[in-house]
Amino acid sequence: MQDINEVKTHIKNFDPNDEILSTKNLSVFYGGTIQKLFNASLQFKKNSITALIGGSGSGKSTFLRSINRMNDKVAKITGEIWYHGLDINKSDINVYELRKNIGMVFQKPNPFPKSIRENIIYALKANGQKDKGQLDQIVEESLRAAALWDEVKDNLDKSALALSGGQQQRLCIARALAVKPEVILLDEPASALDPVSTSKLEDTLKQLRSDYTMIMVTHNMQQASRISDYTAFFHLGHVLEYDKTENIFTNPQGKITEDYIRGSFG
Ligand SMILES: Nc1ncnc2c1ncn2[C@@H]1O[C@H](COP(=O)(O)OP(=O)(O)OP(=O)(O)O)[C@@H](O)[C@H]1O
Repeated sequence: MQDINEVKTHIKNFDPNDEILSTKNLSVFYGGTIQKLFNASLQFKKNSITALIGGSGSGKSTFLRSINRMNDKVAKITGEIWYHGLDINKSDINVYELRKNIGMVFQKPNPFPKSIRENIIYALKANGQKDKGQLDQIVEESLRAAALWDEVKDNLDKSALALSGGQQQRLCIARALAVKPEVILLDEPASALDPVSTSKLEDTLKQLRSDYTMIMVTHNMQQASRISDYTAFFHLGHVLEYDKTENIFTNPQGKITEDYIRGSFG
């Protein structure tokens, strides 16, 4: 095996005007001392989809979860996360407000055991929003954006748990959209879905790209190559390559990346 320190990293840099979010030397230590992410410095371009790929345990979710401060209770996180000129890795950031701007969708669909409508407006109501007309409008807008409206518009007061897995995942995306985030983090959002639902979810994400910036962990190389604009390759907690997706898949710079992509595609 190649020594990680001998592997040259190939990281694309954007014009700062194009970026919406970036990390600088982001490192994560579980239990305070066990380092699992090493100096990840990545820039994310506005209105694009970035795929985070790499083998099991390579640090993809660790990186993703650290961005909206979901690892705070289990790990020490050093380095910087820049969002609108603010280092959001600083402890005095209001994490609740942060997550309205940087939303997250998880691997398994996790709707609340409530109606479809209530799932969408739950956070807004908790935030004091009461105007029924406005809430109804947000329900429709969010479900339309998540490409679920036509399928559920006559059943908004039925339980979200009665939806199929694929519909539940699109509902979770609609729920994330309802608070109007700029960035959506997706941790293997299609891994629990069948191929038809996966394809619908991918279409939804492609449509959302014009308005949102998405960062998505995926084990599915075909999916990464189909829908992402940029791809970052993680290996043993290091980001080894980061570039346009077509460059990563057609002309990877490192042997480790090439082996991983070839193996995973095969
Ligand atoms: N809460 C935690 N406490 C301790 N160690 C953790 C924790 N979460 C993750 N790890 C460890 O950090 C390393 C990276 O895990 P992570 O889940 O980020 O990898 P991944 O690339 O997302 O993997 P996978 O593709 O299998 O989901 C692994 O060794 C994992 O065991």
